[in-house]
Amino acid sequence: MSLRAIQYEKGALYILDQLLLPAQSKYLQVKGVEDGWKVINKMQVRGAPAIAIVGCLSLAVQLCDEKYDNKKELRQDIEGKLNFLVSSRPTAVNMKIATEELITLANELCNDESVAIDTMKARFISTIEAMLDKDIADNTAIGDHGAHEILAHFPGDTMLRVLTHCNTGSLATAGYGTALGVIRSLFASKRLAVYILEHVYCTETRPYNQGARLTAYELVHDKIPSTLIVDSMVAALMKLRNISAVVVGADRVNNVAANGDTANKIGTYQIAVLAKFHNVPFYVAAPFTSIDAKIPSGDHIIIEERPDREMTHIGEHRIAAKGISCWNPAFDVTPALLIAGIITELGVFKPSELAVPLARSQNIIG
Ligand SMILES: CSC[C@@H](O)[C@@H](O)C(=O)COP(=O)(O)O
Repeated sequence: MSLRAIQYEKGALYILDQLLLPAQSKYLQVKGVEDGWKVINKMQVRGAPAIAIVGCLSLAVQLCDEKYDNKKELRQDIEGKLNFLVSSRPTAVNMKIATEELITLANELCNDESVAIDTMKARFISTIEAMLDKDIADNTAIGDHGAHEILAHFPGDTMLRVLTHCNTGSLATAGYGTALGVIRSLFASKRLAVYILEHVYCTETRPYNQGARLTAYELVHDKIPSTLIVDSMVAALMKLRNISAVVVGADRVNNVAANGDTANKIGTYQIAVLAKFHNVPFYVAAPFTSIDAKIPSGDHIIIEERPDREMTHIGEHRIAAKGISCWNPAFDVTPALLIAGIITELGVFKPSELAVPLARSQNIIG
């Protein structure tokens, strides 16, 4: 059975509380945008695609119960609530892009005189609901493109050892995952009837431990041969364990002026530097909903800073000396020149080649 971080049916949204994993699997009800904002901000749900989907679904469930006098009032409420949700976490771009698309839709439906208020509401909600299936389809395509790319890079009977960072799997998306989707597709791949993914290494991903708690949980769940390392072991791993490739996710891939700098979980940048030094191809797997065509370079990406407590404590237990100050940026930016390829639902592209497929993806969506 596949893991499901998001459970939704019309009017009812539940999320798996990721603060409790892997010790407990407990679902929380999200009754509207206030709850949506809180579960995203507290990281009970996290991962760029899951943030956008849960944020938008929290609006969908709230709209089911709300009554409006006219379409203009509905449109204004939608816009206000979406902008509020964008403020929950600043780095991942998916919620912001979804907001822009949904506000455009709300405007179109509002201005179309042939559309009645109930129809406007129903069409708006069904557009949000469609995000779930689209995300799973995108992730499956990302998985297959990524596996194909990596297999082409290692022809013959080479067995593959792949490193990943943070959690990009079913728990970070509607299902299957991005970088972890590539790993799932590689795990299913055979050459001459022999499975070729020998081993996956996942980093612990301090300070929030998405790797140790969530990725390890998904790898064990899927019975993928895998080993946990702490973040500071990556250089040693690359020197001693013959790593074939690194695959990570993205919170925001910048794509103005053919840039391709990528924000992802803190620690990604140092892994990319180490991969360059050890000649290991470093891939970013991300849907086009993570690509930001509006900022000029990675330097303009707002990096979220999280509370000190995530560093000083594990659960209720303090591990850092009292009185020490902390710096806790949740993400860093990997320069495009360190990235071998960006694995998307439309194929694998060099960071400098994203503009054309980005326009194509927008036509598909729009
Ligand atoms: C498919 S998830 C992609 C990224 O969002 C992921 O790599 C990541 O950095 C998640 O960070 P998080 O702080 O756990 O939300």
